[in-house]
Amino acid sequence: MQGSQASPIIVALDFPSDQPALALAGQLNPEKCRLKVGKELFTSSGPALVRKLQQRGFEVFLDLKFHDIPNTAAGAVAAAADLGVWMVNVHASGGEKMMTACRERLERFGTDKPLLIAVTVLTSMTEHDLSGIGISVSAEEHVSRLATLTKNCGLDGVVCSAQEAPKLKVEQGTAFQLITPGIRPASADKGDQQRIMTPAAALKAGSDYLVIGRPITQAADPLAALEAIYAEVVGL
Ligand SMILES: O=c1ccn([C@@H]2O[C@H](COP(=O)(O)O)[C@@H](O)[C@H]2O)c(=O)[nH]1
Repeated sequence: MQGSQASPIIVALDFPSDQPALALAGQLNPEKCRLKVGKELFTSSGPALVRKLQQRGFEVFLDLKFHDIPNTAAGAVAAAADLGVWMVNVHASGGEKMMTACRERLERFGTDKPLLIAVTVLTSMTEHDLSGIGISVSAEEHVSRLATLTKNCGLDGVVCSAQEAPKLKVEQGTAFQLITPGIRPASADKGDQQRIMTPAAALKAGSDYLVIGRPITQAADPLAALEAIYAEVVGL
């Protein structure tokens, strides 16, 4: 495979403005990673920043985790498709009607439609956090339930922890894409992430894509950090 098609790495550009994001993108190789634009950067810098990253050769995952009434969420994913992003997401807890509306709205984009995935249980959450919002099953069990709902709505995959990947690959099949944040090289700080795994272990567990932010973006040498992770995972 050529280009970023060969790399499972998605670098999370969590920055407050476009200057540091573009400066970092300028150091990274689009053949070795895709980029993720999330709520902080999109709120400050918007579609113009996404277009600049695309012009530099990067495929963009627009991580805005839409969660709204079906018509509003469907309009939002269609706007993301107009922007030409590679992947866009919603919250699975938005439910069947919302996810189905989003999938159906993207049909008009034909082969140009982005991958549509759904967030299950945030990787920063523990079972204690779930219990605080009234969910009394394990994180793994709740992720499984939401993944089943997501697949039944015809979406392409889910955001989950790599810890849940082995179970999901058995339950949902190998074509159902698993996008896993909470990736931490052995030496990296955990920060606010809870359900974590190293890059190599995550791929072996069944992750299709590894979302990695601070271990690369906050490294003294981000390019070296990306190269080290790339060397760890490519060829596994
Ligand atoms: O469950 C989720 C869903 C999304 N994220 C996002 O991924 C990155 C992770 O960044 P790190 O710096 O590597 O922790 C970040 O943009 C989150 O918004 C997630 O972590 N967990």
